[in-house]
Amino acid sequence: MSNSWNQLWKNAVQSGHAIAIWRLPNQPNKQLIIDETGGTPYASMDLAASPSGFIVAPFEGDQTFLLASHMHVLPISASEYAISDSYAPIAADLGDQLYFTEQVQRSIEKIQQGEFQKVVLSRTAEQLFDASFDVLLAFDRLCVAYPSAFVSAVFLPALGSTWLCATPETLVSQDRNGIFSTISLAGTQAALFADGTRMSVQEVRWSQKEIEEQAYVSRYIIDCFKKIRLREYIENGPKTVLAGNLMHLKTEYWVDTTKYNYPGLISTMLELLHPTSAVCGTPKEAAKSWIHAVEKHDRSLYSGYLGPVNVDEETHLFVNLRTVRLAPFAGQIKATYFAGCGITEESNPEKEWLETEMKCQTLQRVLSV
Ligand SMILES: C=C(O[C@H]1C=CC=C(C(=O)O)[C@@H]1O)C(=O)O
Repeated sequence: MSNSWNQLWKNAVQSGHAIAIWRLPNQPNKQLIIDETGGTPYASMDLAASPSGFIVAPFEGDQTFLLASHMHVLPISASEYAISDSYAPIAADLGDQLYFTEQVQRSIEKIQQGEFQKVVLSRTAEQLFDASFDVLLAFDRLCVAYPSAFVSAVFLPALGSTWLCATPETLVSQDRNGIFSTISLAGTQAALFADGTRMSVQEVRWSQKEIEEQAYVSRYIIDCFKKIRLREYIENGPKTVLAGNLMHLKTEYWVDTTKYNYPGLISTMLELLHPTSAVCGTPKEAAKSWIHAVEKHDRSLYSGYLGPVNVDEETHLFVNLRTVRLAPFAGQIKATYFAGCGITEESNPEKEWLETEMKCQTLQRVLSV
């Protein structure tokens, strides 16, 4: 990574400017944007009319930021880093584990009582790094370790923190030919056998629980299409996909907005979809109330969305998963990893805990070496 880029990052953080760098899935180039105003609170969901920039939105609330003015988009070619697998996973906090597994059990009971069908509960794990922690080096390593993920680093002065993510989940996207796409992603398994060898997607077997968990998300997307009477979508899946150290079930949806004359589809779908059943639950409002009742942490940007808007005539917004918040803490940097899991009637609390452990490790294994 070039020194000038490092300098731009340091200057932006010190001067209270907002800054984001990102790398789209399977792309060689990385891009950078600086907003010297610190980012504009963004209310309008008319993405087509939005200036070219980068949007960052939380799980809920109105603190959505658009990084737009004073923009520089710099394509920067990829670097090479060897990613080693030798890292020390964060030791599980037994109190956290007990609390989380109890809440999963209570969620299963609520589902059995018919209060909702699926809920996504999340947790955090913390780690301290030296004050010299290099965000851009971590970003670069994530790009190398997870070529098919959307990788980004964002500093927002209003939050006083930097967020790094390597997410596998597109929320909404529209390319320069007017092709809209979204995905349904849920169901999780380790991508490694117990002896550490990598599994192929063909070797993965899914249980009824995971198939159902993912089907809730697909049904939710199709219900959103139905609400706006859109029938002209193409559906492909579910298929097994590799996402870093994990496998998921994924179904893709496309709409040709030019051919079928849906110019505002991306904004409408963004408003209908977020937060999807992959990060909240079904039905949405009942699941959200349960999340509020049970989760002790503020999700903040975790399970919100972020990505470039109208950059090179394209918009790509991703769900902020496999994410970590980095903030100064007593002369060091505190890393807070966020991870959640979809709970259905068939869930097993211990397995759900282990799933959140594996999700936290997606970033931790790259940041800790
Ligand atoms: C909520 C998360 O993942 C979602 C996306 C894929 C698989 C998921 C699952 O199997 O539970 C979740 O729905 C997370 O990574 O924190």
